[in-house]
Parts: sequence; structure tokens; C-alpha cells
Amino acid sequence: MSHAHGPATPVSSRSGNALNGRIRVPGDKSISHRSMIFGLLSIGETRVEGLLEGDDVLRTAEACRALGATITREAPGRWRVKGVGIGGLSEPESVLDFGNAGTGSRLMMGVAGSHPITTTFDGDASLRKRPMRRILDPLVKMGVTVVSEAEGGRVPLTLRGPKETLPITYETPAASAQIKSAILLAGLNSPGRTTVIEREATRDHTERMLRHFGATVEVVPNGADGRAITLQGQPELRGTDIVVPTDPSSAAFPLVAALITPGSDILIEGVMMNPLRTGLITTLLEMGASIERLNERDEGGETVADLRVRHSKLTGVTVPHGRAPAMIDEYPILAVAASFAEGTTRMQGLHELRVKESDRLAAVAAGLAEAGVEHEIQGDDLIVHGSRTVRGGGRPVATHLDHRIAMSFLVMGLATKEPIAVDDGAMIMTSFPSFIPLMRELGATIQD
Ligand SMILES: O=C(O)C1=C[C@@H](OP(=O)(O)O)[C@@H](O)[C@H](O)C1
Ligand SMILES: C=C(OP(=O)(O)O)C(=O)O
Repeated sequence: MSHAHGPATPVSSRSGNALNGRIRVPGDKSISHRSMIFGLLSIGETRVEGLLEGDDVLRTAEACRALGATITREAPGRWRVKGVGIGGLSEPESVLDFGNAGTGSRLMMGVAGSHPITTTFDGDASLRKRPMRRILDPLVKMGVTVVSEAEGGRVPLTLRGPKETLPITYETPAASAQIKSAILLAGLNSPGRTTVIEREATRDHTERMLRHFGATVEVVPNGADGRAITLQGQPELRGTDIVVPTDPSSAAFPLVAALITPGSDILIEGVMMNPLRTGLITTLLEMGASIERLNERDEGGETVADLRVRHSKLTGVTVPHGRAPAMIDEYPILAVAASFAEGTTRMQGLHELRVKESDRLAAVAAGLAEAGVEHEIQGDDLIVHGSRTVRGGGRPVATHLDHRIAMSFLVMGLATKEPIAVDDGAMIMTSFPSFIPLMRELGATIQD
């Protein structure tokens, strides 16, 4: 598998073996990005175990270096970050290139934008299409100047931070942990209290890590599903140890592969079970999946469990919009599971999928069409009419620089009558570099 920015790498998968064995997927991408960022903003040394060494996270590490951190890799997954502390960032000498990474770029806009330096952000063709207004709007309220931006508030864009960042109270316009986190990270370099109000709770890794590094954060409920998060600005963050739990969004691929491949019985070790990340498991259990949570324990401040997953007869369900934040990255792979379920699965309210690495609603629908799966898009709902046997075949699925589209359809091909090809597997490097070897270890037939 080539580097994420090399030439397109076609990959295909075919059915054959049942999946068996025991694997551990890499560290969580959200926590890995944040480990580098909090390391940069701390005084002293942060030691990280289990860092995801995917392209997205490596870009964030590079950006943290450009802003003054000293970062060393001691062994696979074991990294050290010597920080400069809040207020101590230096102006980068060149453009910060975030590649494919929405999380890295958006969180770092909050970090760098809140410092009196000028910083330019850029990325690949996918990142250049993604909306950044959602981050720029609150940052402008905090006193940040948008020196330049590509049309429609996109990268490449340049920010200049104010002498003193203003604290704000801000209700996020979309259920997005990236918006919330960018504001809270900017609030770190502001003298007052910064409050983010979310109508629906999103992943809380930033809040947890703020506390872990010594900041004071108050979280109060807001309505039935929301939260108000208040940060006291200008704390002294102290470097600390982080053990990165494994990524449930990566575990989702072998998990669904085992559910749809007859005869399969696998164990995925130590998967993070943060309740704001387990919407896919909730949904699959409702569909009749055999997933056992074994040996629950604490790792690095998060509950983790070993998941035993067996081939299962799935049934279609309705997935309410309110569950979307807890499984936002898992809809492509859920659509694959739904293709093999008896009956109809209706996934409601997926507008945020349109602004990911690709328009995931459109990309999933196009892939399902190639594989002969009946489906519809109604407004922001994706409806999949499943069947216990799925044809597969068709032309190579267009992945549009989107790792999750690539991995989802490679998983599908493990259980279809005809093989499935994707036009480019290179982007898998952004979040799950060991995807193909791990799947092969379980017995999957994947060719690149
Ligand atoms: O904060 C994070 O680490 C992430 C938040 C989500 O994005 P949004 O905030 O855009 O929903 C998710 O899709 C992304 O993979 C990681
Ligand atoms: C949406 C994703 O990531 P990001 O926004 O960081 O590019 C993802 O990994 O599915």
C-alpha cells in the first residue's frame, strides 16, 4: 500500500474464507490528534503510548512541530512531545499541510488562530472542498482575523491571531466535536470563560483531555440531549502520560466483516466503549448481531472491552437521527451491514455525511448501486433494502479520497457473490494503515 498521497492504488476483495482469530486495531484517531495538540500546549513532556500512526495524525504532529513542539518517536506508537505551553507558540515558517485531515486542520485553527501569529492551512483535494466557515465564524468572534481564504471559506486559508483572544459563549450550528473542540482550544489562550453549547452531545475527548492535562472544565446538561461546556481560560497545562485506547471507528470494519461473512467468529481486543462512540454497536445489536462485550476494563481513562463477533442473521431497523453523533463515521459500514440484512434499514438525518472526506451519502449510494443493492436517498435519509445474498461485482467503487468508503466496500466484497473493487485504497493510510494485513490475518481475501 502506497503513501496516502501517491498514485491511486486499486484494491479488491472477494468472498471465500470465514473470518477467525483475534486482532487489535490501532489507536483512536480523535485521541491521537489531541495527544499531539495537548502535548504542544503543555509545559513539560507528554508521553504517548498507542498513537495511531496514520497519515492524518502524522500531519498534526508535523504542524505541532512547526509551531514549536519537540516531538520524537521512540518506538512504534510510543511518542514524546515536549510542549511550549499556552501562549508560547512560534509562527510557522511554511504552510501547514493537513493532507486529508478535517480534525487536525480544524482543531489546529483554534490552537494557532488564538495566538498572535500568522498561520496558513492547506490540505489535499478532499480537504479543499470541506467547509471551514463553521470554524472561522466562532474564531472571528474571538478576535481572530481571516487574512485570506479560498472561495466559500475553504483551505488554503490564513489566520492571524489577536493580542488577546476573547472568551465567547457559542452554540454550535451542527453536532460537531470538531467545532466544539476548535473553540475550546482557542479558549485556552483567552483570559475568561469560554462556553460551547451543543444541542446534541458529541464525542467528549477534548473535554476529558483538558481535565487530564489540568484545566478546569464544567459540563452541564442542555435540554434532553445537549450539553454546555465551560472552560476557564489560560490554565497551565502540564505534560502527562496518555494511553491511547483503540479506535472503535476502525474496529467497525472487521466487526461488520465478521457479521456478514458466514462461519465467522472473531475477537477484537480492547475496543474503546465511550458511549458517545458506540452508536454502531447499539444499532447492530438491534439488528440482531451477535456481539459480546467481554472483559470490560479501564484503559487510559476510557472503558474498553474485547468484542466477540459472530456471523449473524441481521434484520433491518430504523436508526434515529439522534444517534448520528455517536456513530457519525460509521454510516458507510452500517450501510454495508444493512445490505445483508433482511428488510429495510432507514438511517435518518445524515446531512453531516455530505461534508466529510467525500459526500458520503452520494458515495455510499453509488457503491451500493454498483453492487446491486436496492436503496434510496430521501432528503437526508439513506434507505437500504437488504437481502441475505448480495451480488457485488460492478465497476470499481469511486472512493473520492475517502478512506471509509474504501474500507466499507472492501468489507462488502468479502461476502458478495462477485468480487468488489475500489478505485483507490491509498487513503486507508490516513486512519487505519494496518487494515489490509489485519483483515488478511483473519482470513480475508484482499488483493492490491
Ligand atoms: O472531533 C473529532 O475527532 C472528530 C469529529 C467528527 O467530525 P465532526 O465534528 O465534523 O462531526 C468525526 O467525523 C471525525 O472523524 C473526528
Ligand atoms: C470524518 C473523518 O475524519 P476527518 O473529519 O478528521 O477528516 C473520518 O475519519 O471519518
